[in-house]
Amino acid sequence: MNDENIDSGDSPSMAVSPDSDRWQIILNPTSGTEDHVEKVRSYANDRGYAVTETEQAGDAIELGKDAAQKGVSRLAACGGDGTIHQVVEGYDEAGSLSDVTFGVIPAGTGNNFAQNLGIERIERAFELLETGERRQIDVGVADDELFTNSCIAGITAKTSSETDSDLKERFGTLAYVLTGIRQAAEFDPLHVEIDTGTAVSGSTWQGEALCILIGNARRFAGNGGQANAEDGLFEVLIVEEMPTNDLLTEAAIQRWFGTETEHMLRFTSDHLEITNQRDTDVEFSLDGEIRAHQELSLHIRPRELEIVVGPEYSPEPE
Ligand SMILES: Nc1ncnc2c1ncn2[C@@H]1O[C@H](COP(=O)(O)OP(=O)(O)OP(=O)(O)O)[C@@H](O)[C@H]1O
Repeated sequence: MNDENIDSGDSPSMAVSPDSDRWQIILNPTSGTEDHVEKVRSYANDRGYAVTETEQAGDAIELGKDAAQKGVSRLAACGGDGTIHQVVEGYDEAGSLSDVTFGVIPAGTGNNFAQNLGIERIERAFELLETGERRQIDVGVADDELFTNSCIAGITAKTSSETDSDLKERFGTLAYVLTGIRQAAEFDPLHVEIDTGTAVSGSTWQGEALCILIGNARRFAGNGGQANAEDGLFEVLIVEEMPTNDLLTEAAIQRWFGTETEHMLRFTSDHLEITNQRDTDVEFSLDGEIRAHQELSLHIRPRELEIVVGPEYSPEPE
């Protein structure tokens, strides 16, 4: 890990500021188009913030832990959804989320979480670190792993992990649609049971699903459908198996226009148990990080994460 202000000792670690109000930034130099590093270092330098770069995949978890152990109280993640995911996860593993204010500097490919917080650009993110409103948002937990934005299984998880980053950069969301359409025809549906426990009465869903989207702060569709990140609930969308032609039409309608359709089941819950009824693992995308589980238990830690938001952020999006 490349630290501009490394402590003496064998293992590289995050610099500790003598001023606990100073922001510490964990920077992924490989996220997005990889052209943000100089800009971020320069903005940080102007403001006296410390920057630590990751050197390999997974480093942001270690740096998040390191920050917690050092008692860092203002910690920003610079990268995409995966970097934010790892920093929050690492901090929580080694410390308490209640001790820290988090910031997000968007430098990823999709930047879904940053967008949901109303933070669109690097420059703006730096302004907001000083002046932005702080909100307490929910954090999702999938088995033992935290997620801030979403947990997805099925076609969309495959799509987001397999969409070529060049394509993502050139065509944005259209790239996901193109990749999704390519995959839809050959996708073997998930045979799952989804149980919401006691939180919602009588709620077990069993069947063949093309995708399961569990949103904490995720925008499910272009025009609305964003989950409320402060209500202590997941917003769940199950897209049932259907003929490919219907799928393409319905997925497009749902995802891009936000309209309900026949094969889409939508509800909220603070707890979910997902079981694959086949003897295999299912791939889940936790904020874009891919994990395999045959069973997954999800719950919410309500309003545990203090985070800086932009003026466009709405706790109750339309
Ligand atoms: N120095 C590094 N070298 C290689 N991989 C890294 C490094 N630092 C972080 N990573 C990995 O990069 C992956 C992707 O990061 P991230 O999600 O932040 O960016 P992105 O995929 O471009 O953006 P988004 O998820 O918003 O589309 C993470 O899984 C992380 O482990």
